[in-house]
Amino acid sequence: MALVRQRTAQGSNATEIEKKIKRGNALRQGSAWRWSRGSVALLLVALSLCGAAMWLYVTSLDSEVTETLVRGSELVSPQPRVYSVECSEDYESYKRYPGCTPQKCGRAVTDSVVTREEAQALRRDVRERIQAVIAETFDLDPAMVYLTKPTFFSRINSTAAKTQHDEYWHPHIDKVTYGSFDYTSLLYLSDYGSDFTGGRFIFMDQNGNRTVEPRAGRVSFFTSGSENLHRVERVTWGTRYAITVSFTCDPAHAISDPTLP
Ligand SMILES: O=C(O)CCC(=O)C(=O)O
Ligand SMILES: [Fe+2]
Repeated sequence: MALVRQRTAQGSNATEIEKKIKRGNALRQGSAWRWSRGSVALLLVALSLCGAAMWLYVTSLDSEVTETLVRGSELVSPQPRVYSVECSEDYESYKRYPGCTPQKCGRAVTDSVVTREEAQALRRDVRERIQAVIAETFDLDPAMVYLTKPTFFSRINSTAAKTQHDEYWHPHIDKVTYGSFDYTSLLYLSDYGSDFTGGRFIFMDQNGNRTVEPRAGRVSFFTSGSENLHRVERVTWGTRYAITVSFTCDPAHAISDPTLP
């Protein structure tokens, strides 16, 4: 009897042990599964962080912007936002025209001169309105400011440049590049960020790069001397439309209204 009991006891001990082993295995399997799920989640988080860091790096590569003067998402209205800069000496090598030659230099942006709808429809009187806001901002006699050439429509995408003129991304001074310019204005017809990426306008100041983000209907204007050295970031995606409307103080360089499409 005693022997039988012992055997039974030994038998039940064995089942207990088996159960424990099974439970242990199940626990180990469970924790291995949890561990692998955890590491997959961690890997995904790390990958998305890497992706975000790379995106930030790539978007910052081209411009090294140190300050955004006007964000694409902002609305500058009703008054232009004006940033004054000291006038360069560039104008001294040209004939001075009182009431026009820049004495007050700077750059300014407004979203209230042209509405988004008008920008898309391109009304003919846009030029007069831009001329009026330039004259008002820089204390000029509007009758002394003349439209000059080149005043042009630009369409930029990420395809390779065919001629040197297509290389819009080089830093330049409009007065040096175009000669007759005293005031440059840009009317943007598409939105940075949603219609295209890259393509921000950059003022390259000695102490940093300041950008104006294009937005349909936005007019950005500035005195054309070396106080406003600038460039356009390369467009990385989409199509960027803008019109450069330029003004001169020299009646000899005046042109009549271009026919806008
Ligand atoms: O399209 C722009 O934002 C600037 C173009 C420009 O710099 C120019 O036309 O001289
Ligand atoms: Fe320019």
